[in-house]
Amino acid sequence: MTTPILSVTGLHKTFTLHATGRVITSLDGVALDVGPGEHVAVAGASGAGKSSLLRCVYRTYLPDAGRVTLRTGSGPVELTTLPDRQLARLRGREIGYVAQFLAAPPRTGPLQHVRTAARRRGLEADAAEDAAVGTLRRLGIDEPLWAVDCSVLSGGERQRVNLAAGIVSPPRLLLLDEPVSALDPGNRERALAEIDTLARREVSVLAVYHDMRIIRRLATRAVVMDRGRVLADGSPETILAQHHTALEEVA
Ligand SMILES: Nc1ncnc2c1ncn2[C@@H]1O[C@H](COP(=O)(O)OP(=O)(O)OP(=O)(O)O)[C@@H](O)[C@H]1O
Repeated sequence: MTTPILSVTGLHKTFTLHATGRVITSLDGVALDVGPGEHVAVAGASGAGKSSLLRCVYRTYLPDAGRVTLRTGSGPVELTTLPDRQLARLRGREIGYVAQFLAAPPRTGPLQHVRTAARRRGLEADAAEDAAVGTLRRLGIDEPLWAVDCSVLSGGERQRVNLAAGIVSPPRLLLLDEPVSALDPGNRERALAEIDTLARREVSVLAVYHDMRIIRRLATRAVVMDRGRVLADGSPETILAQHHTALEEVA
């Protein structure tokens, strides 16, 4: 078997609610691999731990236990214990994360936001500008919006700007959390077509989707999560056939 780009083993994450002291387990021993060029879709009911998994991989959340190993261009790196400065460097060419919501700095327009992402991935200024313009155009963000403050954009526009920043000059591993959930059919189709090109660019993807049609169309493997655990992991056809009812109910 080819060496995975990402290996997750024994991942645990709990939260203690300060008001009540109640402990919530969001990840309960998750193990998962993503191979080179694979597009692994994560499905499951609300609260199953899908976003927590992505956040622990990107280390927005620090897991309580477990290992997250990323195979970078210069060898394997253990992300859970990596010093912050080295982690910040990896969050350019090696690993990217498209969260559910756009978090652009104040007074930043779409072009600036996407251009900055391209610069972080190592593109020179002119190339970053070209890449940002091309990506925004392909995702249907028209020129009059490029300098508008991101905070005034519609929900769907914000989601496309967020996706544009994630896929512009994409990293080796891209984490996508429900990247098209707020889009109308036309823009959704554009966005899915862009996500589909990632495989041809040898980008590995770990993505959360609620829509089974998207999993059928894009994923090379599917994982079902339930109450912080991986319930099933296999080919999308097999997984969707076996878990069809449960997954369609939560879609
Ligand atoms: N920062 C946090 N503080 C407290 N609890 C949290 C936090 N983040 C996640 N949780 C809890 O962990 C559990 C898993 O949440 P998570 O967001 O990972 O689920 P999900 O499968 O992505 O759900 P959805 O499909 O609704 O986005 C939930 O019970 C959630 O309330």
